[in-house]
Amino acid sequence: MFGRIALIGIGLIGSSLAHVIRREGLAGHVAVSTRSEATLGRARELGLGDSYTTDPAEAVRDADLVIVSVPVGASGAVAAAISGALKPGAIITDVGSTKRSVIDQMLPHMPEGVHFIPGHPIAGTEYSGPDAGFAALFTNRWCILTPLPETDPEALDTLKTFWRACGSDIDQMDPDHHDRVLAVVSHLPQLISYNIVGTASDLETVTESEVIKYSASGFRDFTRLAASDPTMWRDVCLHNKEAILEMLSRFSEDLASMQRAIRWEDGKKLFDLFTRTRAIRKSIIEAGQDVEMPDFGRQAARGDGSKS
Ligand SMILES: NC(=O)c1ccc[n+]([C@@H]2O[C@H](COP(=O)([O-])OP(=O)(O)OC[C@H]3O[C@@H](n4cnc5c(N)ncnc54)[C@H](O)[C@@H]3O)[C@@H](O)[C@H]2O)c1
Ligand SMILES: O=C(O)C(=O)C[C@]1(C(=O)O)C=C[C@@H](O)C=C1
Repeated sequence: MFGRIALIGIGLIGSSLAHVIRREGLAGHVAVSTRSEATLGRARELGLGDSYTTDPAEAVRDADLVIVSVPVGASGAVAAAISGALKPGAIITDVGSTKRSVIDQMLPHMPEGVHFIPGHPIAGTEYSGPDAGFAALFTNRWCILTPLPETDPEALDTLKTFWRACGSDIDQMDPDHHDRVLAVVSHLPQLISYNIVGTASDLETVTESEVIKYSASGFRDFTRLAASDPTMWRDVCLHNKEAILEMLSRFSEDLASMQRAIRWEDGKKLFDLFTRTRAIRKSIIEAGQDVEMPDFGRQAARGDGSKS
């Protein structure tokens, strides 16, 4: 599909892209660039690309597709560094979890004649770094593109074809709408997880060793998200501030209402809510966004459980 692809940032997302690009034969040459020598060295050991450099401008020279996969707060600095070396006609995209802030940071550095099309694969894990990537990460996951009004339709089609070749389904969205949707489906759950794990570790009446010993309960599902990369999530919070604050405020209101229902023993209210949320889980499974297996399939994976 492309003569040369430049991957700027080679953590979970960058390295997963490297694997799928190789598997699908999507580029003649993959140039890998990242900030630290240590990460770059590890990417080289893993054979993720064809050339390696800590200078992002060197990586993007002659590239037909540039994919920026760095924490969202670093997007502006990366755009400034590559700006002068971009090839006319190149497609520049990103994978950042927030979109308005990335556009505000990167767009001013984009020279005439290149195609800047922001994007976000809704696919990830709690692991980070170049060892974390795998080719199947994007399979059957959504990738949201947030093209700008002036985006060239042909370049947009090319980027869509690329993501489809990576296994993704494509949706298009306005960047501000993207940030509100992701604030509720991704950023809020993450913050609830950080908060609940923090609360449990601060308790005085229950010891930390008891929390860990009996964690194979509801708590465990929050700890997976709470183990995610602190830099990435700090940046998401700071760069989607308004939408996150709005969702947190809605969440706090609803939590207070639940607190009140428990205090006044309003069983009907609790039962109705729990029935509604159970139906949402069912819809998620029907939409193919998760598997219909007890405990997310963990017991089956250990070989001691079945679907029924
Ligand atoms: N992890 C997820 O679940 C997930 C999913 C979708 C999108 N994203 C987004 O993808 C991006 C990358 O996330 P990740 O999970 O791959 O993170 P990661 O921590 O695994 O990797 C980040 C990479 O960026 C590099 N980097 C950091 N600052 C840099 C800079 N200033 N210049 C050049 N390189 C720099 C790091 O060395 C590393 O190679 C983030 O914007 C994140 O919001 C993450
Ligand atoms: O499953 C996870 O570990 C994730 O949180 C991945 C997840 C998500 O919320 O779905 C996290 C942030 C991204 O921007 C995209 C994907």
